[in-house]
Amino acid sequence: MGAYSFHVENVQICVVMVGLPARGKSLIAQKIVRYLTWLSVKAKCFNVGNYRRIETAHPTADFFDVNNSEGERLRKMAAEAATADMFRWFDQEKGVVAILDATNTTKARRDWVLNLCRKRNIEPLFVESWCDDEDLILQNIIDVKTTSPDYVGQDPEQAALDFRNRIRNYEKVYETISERELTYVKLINVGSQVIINRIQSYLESRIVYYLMNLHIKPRCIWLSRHGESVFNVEGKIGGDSDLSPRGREYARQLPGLTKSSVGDQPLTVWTSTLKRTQQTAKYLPYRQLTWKALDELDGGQCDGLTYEEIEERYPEDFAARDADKYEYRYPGGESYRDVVIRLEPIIMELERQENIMIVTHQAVLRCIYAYFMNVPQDQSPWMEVPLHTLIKLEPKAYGTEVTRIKANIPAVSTYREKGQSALKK
Ligand SMILES: O=P(O)(O)OC[C@H]1O[C@@](CO)(OP(=O)(O)O)[C@@H](O)[C@@H]1O
Repeated sequence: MGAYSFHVENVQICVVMVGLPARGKSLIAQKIVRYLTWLSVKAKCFNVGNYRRIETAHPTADFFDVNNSEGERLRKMAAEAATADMFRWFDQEKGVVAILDATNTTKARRDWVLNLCRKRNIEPLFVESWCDDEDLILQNIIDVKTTSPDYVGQDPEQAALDFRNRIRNYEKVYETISERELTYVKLINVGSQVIINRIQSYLESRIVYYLMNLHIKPRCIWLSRHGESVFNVEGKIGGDSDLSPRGREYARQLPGLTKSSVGDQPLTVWTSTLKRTQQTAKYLPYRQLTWKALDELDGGQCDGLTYEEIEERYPEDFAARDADKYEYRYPGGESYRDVVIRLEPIIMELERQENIMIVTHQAVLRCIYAYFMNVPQDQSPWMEVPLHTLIKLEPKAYGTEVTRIKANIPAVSTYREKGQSALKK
């Protein structure tokens, strides 16, 4: 099977995070891992803090004072343990992109990482998050002190105070990246200014492009399948049929349902080029855009057939799809992997935008949802996404929150379980 891979070169990259505490480094690191994993690029984050916590679970700010030699020693040990694991992962598990999530705020520390990478032929890409926006920092401090394992069970006020002192200790030695020979991206107040230097490989440039599109303004994404279609009622896949009467009722109710969740905020609606999504979005009083990339997974020679007919006519294909639904490509059509690759520009644009509603199809919705919710490839094609249900995704600092809003309009189920024959016995 000619599976297209996003990773075309034989490079291994170490993304080295740089920046003071509470600058969103871990969030950025996790987003890079999620994005690359979604594109089937093997990526993993190595958080030095987790290694440091093995020895020192609840340090106070003094631990991070440069004059505290015991603190320095333990912090260096943690960095050594994290990088050792990281290089083992590159070697033994053929990892492609590792993220070294630590402050790396001094030139000396960066030189150390740089040399380790060079010895092993790993490309270091430094990503600095530089931020002087007090509101952003404050928000981050609140998030960190409420979620960090360093402060579990502690008084929040006390934790915030200690955390501020920790930041002060780092500020004393912080040197922003100015090394001209380094490959780096400097993100200034996430999304407002980006400085890039000496980007080399294709994969690096993709990571940089992704980082350039990120913003952290609060916003939501709403996902909906089109209303029930005539083909859905007949159990046929693909095609370009109209909505059924119940599907049309969903279209009529969708503006009210949307308003109840979106309120008066601005919204843009994206649909596919197929009639059933456009008929569904018809009454939504917002700006609308049509994307070919949002069209349903192409069923190729099976387009217009029912699952039962497919199983009868092409039993081997039916079984092959069941065995590996993500990779299986319909003859003359697409696989889930193909859909993910064509959705990549949609994800990039979604990162750039604020409130967006996407009215699309079962397979496409599964792929988009998998990106936000980090769903593994062996599960994403099997997720249940019922008709006549609006899904709200709310990206937060530590994951995405999901709310499902059901319209009270019955619809057929287009769900078929793994291993379940479509043939009537
Ligand atoms: O990958 P599976 O589970 O077959 O789901 C995709 C199928 O969902 C369907 C409905 O059965 O989507 P849609 O309702 O958007 O038309 C088919 O067109 C499409 O082939």
